[in-house]
Order: sequence, then structure tokens, then C-alpha cells
Amino acid sequence: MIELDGLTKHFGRKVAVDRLSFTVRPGMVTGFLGPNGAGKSTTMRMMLDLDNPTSGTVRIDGRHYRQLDEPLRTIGALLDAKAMHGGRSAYNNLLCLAQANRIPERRVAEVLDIVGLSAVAKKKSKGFSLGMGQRLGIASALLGDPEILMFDEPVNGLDPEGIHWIRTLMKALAQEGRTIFVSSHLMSEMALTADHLIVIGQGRLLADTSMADFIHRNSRSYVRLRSPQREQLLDVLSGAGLTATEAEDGVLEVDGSTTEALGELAAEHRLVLHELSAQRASLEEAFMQMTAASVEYHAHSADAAAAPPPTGPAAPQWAPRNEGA
Ligand SMILES: Nc1ncnc2c1ncn2[C@@H]1O[C@H](COP(=O)(O)OP(=O)(O)OP(=O)(O)O)[C@@H](O)[C@H]1O
Repeated sequence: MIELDGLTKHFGRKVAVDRLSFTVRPGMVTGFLGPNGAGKSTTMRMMLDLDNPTSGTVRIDGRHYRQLDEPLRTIGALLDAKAMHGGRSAYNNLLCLAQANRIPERRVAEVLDIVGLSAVAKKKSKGFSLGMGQRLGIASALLGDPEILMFDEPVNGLDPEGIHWIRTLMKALAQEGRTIFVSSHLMSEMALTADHLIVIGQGRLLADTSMADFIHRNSRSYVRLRSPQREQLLDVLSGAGLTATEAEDGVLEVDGSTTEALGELAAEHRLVLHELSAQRASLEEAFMQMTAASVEYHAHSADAAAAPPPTGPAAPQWAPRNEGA
């Protein structure tokens, strides 16, 4: 278990991490989601005592990282896959780490086997592809057979096979009862991997929720209706016990019905429709809306058009902040 309490990091006047408090629990994959620059890596670095917090604390199984007798046996991490010594073989990179941490040499071959690098164990790691480098980084995280594992953007730049492999591994490790904490800036990736979700923006906690709850709240289905007889249509809808919310340009959005039922209702009352379409708000949209105010660098053209407006009736709802849940 990892517990953060009021964790804060300032770089000069920049507040990178702002009073973060949450708990990462065992037996599940916890996704750590936030746009670029949200403070994910800085938070993870403080969890591993690689950066000093300005204030607040991190506890790993109730203790500060520095109080752990053999840290690699408690918590393993993949922060930067390029951190390996390129001139050494994969085997020797891991062996050095094992020796420095009193881990038996046989574990090196074991973890190379787990990550599928046994065949290239004697090859220098500087010749490794991005995917092989990620696998080697994961092997080093697994070396001490720790109960807690942290991965910072592990699927970045990987091909679909590599992404699938990492997802499957993380889920299997969680099923063994381990605490798995993984960062990403992609909601779609988290939806496939994480059981629990921590969302941050500009260093602040925006959501702490189960993935199932997030999906339930944000996968809103509704029907969009546009009619030149908008007022009559509103009356007909209300007569049928349906509530319509008004979106942009006179568009009406109706929850709890179908295109078929609404098309027939309009025809019955001889109302003209210019649009009748089924809609589903995507999780990615929900995430973008949640973090819209905290994105550091906005693109102006295509991205701005893709991002939904931050407020308005069309806005999908997100799970409320639910600390300590
Ligand atoms: N050593 C540093 N000195 C000054 N500012 C820093 C330093 N490290 C991080 N920052 C700033 O702190 C903020 C948080 O950065 P961080 O790398 O933790 O975000 P992130 O969520 O991991 O982003 P990304 O997804 O882009 O990796 C950013 O604005 C970044 O520019």
C-alpha cells in the first residue's frame, strides 16, 4: 500500500504537485492519469525518494522509503527505461542491481524469462529497441520480487503487441495481490488496464474513483434532436414524460430513450426533424473535460475543435472527487 498525505512539490515558483492525498491499494491496478505536465512523474519520483517533497509525506507499507530495509524487495519501479547502462548486457545490468541489493543471482535469469528477454540476455542493452528497453526496465522493477510496483507511462512508444503484453503483465501482478500503480496520459489506455483511477491536473487531485464507477458515470447515451418546430417538440417530449436538455444552436438532447421511439413520437405529432441521432459520450471526452482547465499547453486548431467545451448541458458527468474511497 502507498499512502500520500498532503504531498507537495515546488520548483521555484512552479507548483508541480499540490497537496496530493490518496491511497494506492493492493490487489488491483491503480491508474494515475493526467495530461502532460500534470505532475505524475514528480509524484512518482517523490514516492521513490528521488525528489524531496516541499511538504507532505509518502508512506510505503506505513514507512518512509528511507526506512525500508531492502527497498527493491518492497517496491520496484520503471521510471525511465533508458536509465540502464548501455555498454552492459541485459544480464549484467540486472546482475549489478541484484548484487547491490543482496538479491540472489538466479533471480536475474528468472526475471529475464518473465519479460521474454532470455534470448538476448548477453546482448548490450544500447542495441535494444524501445520495446526491449521497456522490458528490461520492467525486469529490473521485478528483480526484488516486490509487493508494490510502479510504472511511469510504460506503454509509451510501444507497438500493439508490446502494449498488450504490458497490460496483461500488470493485471497478472495485481491478481497475485500486489499493489500496481501505473501512470498514463491516455484515458483509453487506463480504461483497459486499471481497476481504480486517480486523476490529477496541475498537481491537484481531480478524481479518486473506481474505474467501473467512472465508466458508469461517463458513458452517457442520449439522442440528439433538431427540429424547426422546437417548441412543439419540447411539449410533445414533456407530454411523453421525457426531459430534454438544450444544447447549442437549438439542439435538444434526450436521455432515456431511443432514436426509434423519438422518431415515431415526432411522426405521430407530424413534427419535422432535421436531426435524430444516437450519441455516446466517450471516456476520453470526460477526461478532457475534467482536465480542461489544467492542461498546460493547448493546441489551437484541431485539438481545440476536438475538445468539448468545459461546461454546458452536453457535458458528460464525471465521478465526484472521492478521497480515500
Ligand atoms: N526539475 C524540474 N525543475 C523545474 N520544473 C520541473 C522539474 N521537473 C518537473 N517540472 C515541472 O513540473 C510540472 C510537472 O512535471 P511532471 O514531469 O511531473 O509531469 P507529468 O505529469 O509527468 O508530465 P508528462 O506526462 O509530460 O511526463 C511540469 O510543469 C514540469 O515542467
